Amino acid sequence: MITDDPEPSRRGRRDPAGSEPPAAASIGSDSPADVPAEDSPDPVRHTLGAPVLTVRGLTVHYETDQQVRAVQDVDFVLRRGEVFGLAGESGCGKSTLAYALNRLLRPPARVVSGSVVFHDEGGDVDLLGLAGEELRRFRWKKIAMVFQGAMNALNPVLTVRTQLADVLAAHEPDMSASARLARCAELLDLVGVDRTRLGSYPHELSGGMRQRVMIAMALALSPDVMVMDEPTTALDVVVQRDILRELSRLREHFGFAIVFITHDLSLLLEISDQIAIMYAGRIVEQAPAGRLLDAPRHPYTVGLLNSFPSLTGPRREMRGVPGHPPDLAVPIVGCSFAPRCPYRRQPCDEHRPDLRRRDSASDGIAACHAYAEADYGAPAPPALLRGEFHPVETAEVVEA
Ligand SMILES: Nc1ncnc2c1ncn2[C@@H]1O[C@H](COP(=O)(O)OP(=O)(O)OP(=O)(O)O)[C@@H](O)[C@H]1O
Repeated sequence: MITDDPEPSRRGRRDPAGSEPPAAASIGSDSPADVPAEDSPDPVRHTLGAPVLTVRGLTVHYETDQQVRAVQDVDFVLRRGEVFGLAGESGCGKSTLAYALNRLLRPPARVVSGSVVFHDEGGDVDLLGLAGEELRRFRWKKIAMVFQGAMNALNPVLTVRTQLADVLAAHEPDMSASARLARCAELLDLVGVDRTRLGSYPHELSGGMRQRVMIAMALALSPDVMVMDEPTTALDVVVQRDILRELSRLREHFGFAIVFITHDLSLLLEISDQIAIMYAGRIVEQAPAGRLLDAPRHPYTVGLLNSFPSLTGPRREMRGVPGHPPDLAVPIVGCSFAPRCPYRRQPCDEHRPDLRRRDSASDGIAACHAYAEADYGAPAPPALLRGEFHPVETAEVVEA
């Protein structure tokens, strides 16, 4: 649930840089040959379209001898052409959410409640209600997924050509063999792998090439949405950057939207339009990437931002977020982040904070009592508004 704005006095305390709407760039025709070869100077700048996916109240548990509350009451809207970044520490529920979006969860996982609606051209489709052939047709054609470590998911005894052609044969049975072959070559062109590699086996390709082939497979049926779960984590930084640049170019050209999942918030800040921060199964803050960087409002986001160096901003002391995330098999009372939070006060231990609007309607949402004066019983700590995770005045604030 999202509640009202914080009071006007809180608004606009920080530099609004990054809050401008993105500049327009057109999305071209569907011909792969039209994809521009140059790198985009700013991959985030493009026009966002209408909603393509709406997630409401999504709750997923793992029902073992314990009940693991992996995803709790998650809401978000993904727009056509948008990169929606999802960040959070290991175990916070990111992969579970990704699998739920693609209907790939298996027992003991269970979707307890919520909805995932795909806004198709012909009307809305309730993804959680699809089954059998309908689901098979929908998956990969409308929503494709690139998994964590997917580059190791290629079949070692089949050539790249066979694996790409199999995807096309399964979903486009009427396509002729020669058209399929031509499409396989186009797909490799698209992801920047030489088409002579069609005859290669996975072990003959580098890690980066294998991951590009996986992206080519996900692109094969021109999906509207790509869910990418840590797609570049296993690659070295240079290869990672190359692939992200390629992905950004393809996204600009074809207009698909991406849910990009990673623990690497610095990477998300570069490529995302919107960023959601997950903690203990819930989204605790969401904002346009520039605003999240300039004006984080949730102390956990502040802690994550303080965990890596800024290339452009002022020098700051790098410190991680002390402590550990909670055990999701144990019911949480109050704010799940409270035990690690320098701004913790009494209400934090008793009531879970609702997601509230941040500085303005377009600025995003955050779930933190300290940011909501009425809950906190005191004005928001200035250090929190300055984006400090280890504020000198913490002790006074907490005792006030
Ligand atoms: N098969 C399972 N059975 C029971 N609990 C599970 C299972 N899979 C995941 N979990 C638990 O669900 C919670 C969320 O896990 P998930 O893998 O979605 O998190 P994550 O943020 O993607 O982590 P990572 O970045 O390490 O992949 C964790 O507490 C995890 O231990």
